[in-house]
Amino acid sequence: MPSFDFSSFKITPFAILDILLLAIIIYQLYNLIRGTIAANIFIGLAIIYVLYFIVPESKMPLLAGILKKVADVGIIAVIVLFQQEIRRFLLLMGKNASLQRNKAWWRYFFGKVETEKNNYARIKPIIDACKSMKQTRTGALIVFAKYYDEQFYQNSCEVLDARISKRVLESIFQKNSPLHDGAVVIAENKIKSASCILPVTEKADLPAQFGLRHRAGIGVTEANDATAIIVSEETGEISYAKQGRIKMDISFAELEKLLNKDF
Ligand SMILES: Nc1ncnc2c1ncn2[C@@H]1O[C@H](COP(=O)(O)OP(=O)(O)OP(=O)(O)O)[C@@H](O)[C@H]1O
Repeated sequence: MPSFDFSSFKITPFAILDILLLAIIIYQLYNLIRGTIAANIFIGLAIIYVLYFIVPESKMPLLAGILKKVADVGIIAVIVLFQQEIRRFLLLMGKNASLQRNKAWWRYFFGKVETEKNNYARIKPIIDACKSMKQTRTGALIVFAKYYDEQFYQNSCEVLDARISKRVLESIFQKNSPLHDGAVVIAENKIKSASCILPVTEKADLPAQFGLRHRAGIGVTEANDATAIIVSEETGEISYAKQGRIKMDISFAELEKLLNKDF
C-alpha cells in the first residue's frame, strides 16, 4: 500500500510554496468542475482512492486487489474523463500567463483612452444588433473567441469571414435565414462563421427555462477561451456567458462594459 513518510516532512519555504501551489491548483480545478457532472465523477474517484489507502490488503485481499487495479489506471481514467476540464484548466493557465493579452499591461504600454475609443466603435454594431433582436424577439447566440480554433469551429460551421455590422448580424439570425440556426463566432475582429453547432454544457443546476441555445452558450465558454451573448427568442432577455458561468437579463450598459473588457 502506498504511504507518505510524514516524519521526513519539514516546513521550509519550498514546502510552504509547494502546499500553496497545490492549494491554488485544487481550488482552480474545483472552480472548473463546480456544479457539473464532472464533480460527481471526481468525488467517485476520490472515494476509490481513499478506500484504496484504508482497506487493509492482508485482511481484505479481494477488495484491495480490485481497488489497486482501479487506482493503477487512475491517471489514464482522469485524463479520459476530464478531457474538457483539463483543456479548460490549461487554457486558463495559458491565458493568465500571457503578458500580451493581459489588458492591464497592454493599456499601460499602449494607452487606455485610444483602446477604449477603438473598442466602442467595434462594440457598437454588436450592441445595436442585440437591441434590435431583443425588440423583435429574435433568438441569437454570438460567441467571441479569443483564439479561433479552426478545428473546433469549422467542423460544424458555415465559414463567412465577414466585417462585423449590425445588418449582417440581424440578417444571419432572422428567422427565414438559412444560417439562423446555431451560433455566430466572432474572432480577429470579424464574423468568422455562422450556423455553428456548439457543445452544450452538462451543468445540472441551470434554470429550467434554459434550452439548447443557453446551454450551448455556456458550453462553448467552458471548452474554449470565449465569451457568448445569448438573446432569448422567448423573452428577448440578453444573457452573457463567460468561463462556464452565465449572467442573466443584463442591461445594455452592462453588456457594453462586459464587451469592453472581454472583446
Ligand atoms: N448545440 C447548439 N449550438 C448552437 N446553437 C444551438 C445548439 N442547439 C440549439 N441551438 C440553437 O438554439 C435554438 C433552440 O433554442 P431553444 O429554444 O432550445 O433554446 P433556449 O435556451 O430555450 O432559448 P430561447 O429562450 O431563445 O428559446 C435552435 O434553433 C438553434 O438555433
